[in-house]
Amino acid sequence: GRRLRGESTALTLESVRKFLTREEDSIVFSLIERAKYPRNAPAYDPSYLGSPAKFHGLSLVELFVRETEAVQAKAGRYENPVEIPFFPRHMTLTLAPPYDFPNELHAAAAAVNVSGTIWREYLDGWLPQITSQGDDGNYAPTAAADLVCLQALSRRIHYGRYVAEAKYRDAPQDYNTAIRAQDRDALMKLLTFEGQEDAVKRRVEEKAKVFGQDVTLGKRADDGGNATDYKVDPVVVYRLYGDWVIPMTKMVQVEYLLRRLD
Ligand SMILES: O=C(O)C(=O)C[C@]1(C(=O)O)C=C[C@@H](O)C=C1
Repeated sequence: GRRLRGESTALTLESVRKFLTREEDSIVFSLIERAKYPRNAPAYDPSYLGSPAKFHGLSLVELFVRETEAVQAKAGRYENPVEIPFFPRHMTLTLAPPYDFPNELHAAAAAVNVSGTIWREYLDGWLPQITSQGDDGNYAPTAAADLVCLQALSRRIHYGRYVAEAKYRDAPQDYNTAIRAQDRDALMKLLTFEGQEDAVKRRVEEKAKVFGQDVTLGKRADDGGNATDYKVDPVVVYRLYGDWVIPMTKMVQVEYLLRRLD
């Protein structure tokens, strides 16, 4: 059903998992779009833009993300607490009239932020696995594609705050002891569902196959094939989730819960 303005959504494990599942589509699509371009190393090299004094030693991607976020902030994107910018210090005030977004997070815990880690590990660790070697000069579309990837990954990972809130509301007494003891390991155990993680990993691998195949008329859509037949390697997407996206989402949940009684 459609939510009315300001009406609180019922934050349940089912509703937060539905959100995470939909975000999988955005993440897989964004990776496919980025993989359209080769690595394009100059976009990440601060010396590409020349004089450090002129652009404060920024790479093209940093400049692109910073300036685009400023425009999106003006248009109101970051008024919704689901969205977190990578360059908050460069935000100007929004020009859009206010909208009463539901505020379901516990105030003291809502500020959990791992944007710096997401930025670094996406660019240095995952990007080389998603793209082919090479340079085709399309640096601005490359930066634009990176921004969409980064935003989708950040939204998904930081949604761990909502997942943690839903779990806490479900069973506060189970979590309170671990929170009072500030026991990270116990919290990690409480919030982990291994079967669910396995299902998520297998589903994103499948989505990479379904979304990333060439569609040919008169042929069965999925007749096997190997990694090179797909626009982004489904095995890399499986590992991206298993080795990084899920662990980061869990880290956000732990950090959120540690502050849940503040
Ligand atoms: O679905 C959950 O319960 C979540 O906390 C999300 C998630 C994930 O990142 O996909 C993280 C931890 C759980 O072990 C399972 C899945």
